[in-house]
Amino acid sequence: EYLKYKDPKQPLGARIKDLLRRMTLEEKIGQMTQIERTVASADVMRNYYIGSVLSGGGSAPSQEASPQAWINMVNDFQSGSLSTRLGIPMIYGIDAVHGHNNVYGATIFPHNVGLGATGEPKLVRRIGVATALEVRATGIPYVFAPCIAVCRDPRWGRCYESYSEDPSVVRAMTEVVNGLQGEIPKGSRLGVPFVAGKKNVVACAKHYVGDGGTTRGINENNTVTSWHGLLSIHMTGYFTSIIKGVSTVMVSYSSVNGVKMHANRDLVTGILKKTLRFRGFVISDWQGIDRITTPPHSNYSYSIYAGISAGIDMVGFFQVYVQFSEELGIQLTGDFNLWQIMVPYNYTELIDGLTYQVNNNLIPVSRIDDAVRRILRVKFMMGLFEDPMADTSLVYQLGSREHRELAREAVRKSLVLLKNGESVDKPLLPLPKKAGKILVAGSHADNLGSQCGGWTIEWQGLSGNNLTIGTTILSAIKSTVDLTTQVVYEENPEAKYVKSGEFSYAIVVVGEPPYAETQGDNLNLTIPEPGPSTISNVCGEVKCVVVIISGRPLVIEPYVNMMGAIVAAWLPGTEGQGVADVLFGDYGFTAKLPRTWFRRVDQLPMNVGDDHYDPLYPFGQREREREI
Ligand SMILES: OC[C@@H]1[C@@H](O)[C@H](O)[C@@H](O)c2nc(-c3ccccc3)cn21
Repeated sequence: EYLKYKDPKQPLGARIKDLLRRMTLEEKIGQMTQIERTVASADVMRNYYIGSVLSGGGSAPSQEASPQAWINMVNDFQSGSLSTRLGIPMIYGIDAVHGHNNVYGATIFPHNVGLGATGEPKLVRRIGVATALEVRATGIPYVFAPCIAVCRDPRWGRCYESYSEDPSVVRAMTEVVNGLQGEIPKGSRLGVPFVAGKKNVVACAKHYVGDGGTTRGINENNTVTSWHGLLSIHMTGYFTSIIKGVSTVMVSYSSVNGVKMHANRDLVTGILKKTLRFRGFVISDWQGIDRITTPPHSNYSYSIYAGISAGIDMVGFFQVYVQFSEELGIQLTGDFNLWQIMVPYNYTELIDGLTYQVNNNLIPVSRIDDAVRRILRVKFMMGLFEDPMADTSLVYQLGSREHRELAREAVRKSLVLLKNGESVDKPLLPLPKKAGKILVAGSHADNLGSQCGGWTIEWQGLSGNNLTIGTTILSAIKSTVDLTTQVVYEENPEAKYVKSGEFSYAIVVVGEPPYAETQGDNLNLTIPEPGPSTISNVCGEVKCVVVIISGRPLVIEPYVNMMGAIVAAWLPGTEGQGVADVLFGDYGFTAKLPRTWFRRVDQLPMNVGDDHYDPLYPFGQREREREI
């Protein structure tokens, strides 16, 4: 039997219309449901017509899983979807937010704050191209990236996921959408989703909207803003992303002026879909509709009603667990993170709940059809019906030498020189490669996990050197200096050791431990010990360059005078060689501060353009280095 929707020669609209009219309500609602891979299987895909599967942060088929293992997993789920009555392929999504960061051996690029410092949209686009290749190498066609948050307060645990405090920088960096998806053909209708082909991936502009403007940077909290503030600061990245054909938008856990974004019909349906004419699909954040209520999931019927009515098209769902207090025998409520595995709610709760509300006219079928039409538009447009199964043709791209060189270039271009010696005519940088004996110190000098930060192999990231393949800053230094130069590494040396060491100079690498989301919320922003002790023990005895590894500006004013030179390196990722390339002058410093470097946290929030602006180093700052 000829099935119009299966005919790639048919126009997109005709295929969507033909398929939609064939679908039962159950099949439509299945398409709107996204489940986590841990609860997915070919049978579940088949029996519930599931539209999408995702890997949450750190969720992989196995430890150090190979590309083949990823491909086998994705294809197993896909075979279930293709065996359904209508054979609608599922789409697998993952957070590739600084390279394919869930995957062992992938190239890990600098987090977005470092890319904002480069000021090079074309570089960021090239990173998008490379990331798409590595994601496709593992059989995955959809990434929950880019985050186009405009972080306005560095106390926010996700500030490093934001390119800049300045919306014009964030707007420029949406070039990454062109890298990930491919460049939308000139003259395309505005707002339509676009993916060029099988070496590209569906992108996701997130988190809509105002995620970076929450009060005191409290994650998932409330953004208080005027209409002008929302449009001029937080919305601008969406305008450019939609013009570039971004295929999906993820809604933010946070609220705007007290209204939960996951229940915000005015902004999701009114502005994004109607005014901006966005034609891709809107996806919830993971458990996003559950968090419409406090505590989360405490009125799931309302969550379904409010979320779907607001205009969410695909619901990221996963098992919800509730902690029972054994001795009290009562159901505890409270923040999601306190909930433990006890009583798993099944995702059929979403499917049954939504089915009930449609059958009882609480949610109109037209809303369901709008959601499914958008989901199908993306799946047809990207060629998923024609090429649903993953293959191994791109496996060689994962962590390739070419991509690591690109990441190394990005690291070089992300390093901001904040201080260089005590005066212009006595610069410390670039350092001489031939130097007798040098000291390398600090918690972050020999720690690949710390230099990658959160969202790396594990959701929260990892400390240490076994998490994946890469180059630590220490090993980069060793391979850059002259063969006759002795490199001594002491993580946290005593002052007297430094004093008696007869070192020509020292490089101190300190900063923040890895973190993600709420775990990164921080009201004091001090460098965790032993960072400050290492700085004073070393820099008090020998001229030193301090490299700060952090997702954001930190309190450094108390130590500025003792630090000979200061380099903000952000979260560089696996290619630590880029740091040594610049410290030793093989390349110059070109980056500028993408964020204001405050003096004290009591000044926050403080952003470029504010009336009261008294930073330690202003937005756009870069120190000059001596001409070599
Ligand atoms: O990984 C999927 C999405 C990701 O794309 C979003 O940027 C991010 O807000 C997010 N948080 C969780 C998540 C948070 C807490 C517990 C479990 C999961 C899941 N996700």
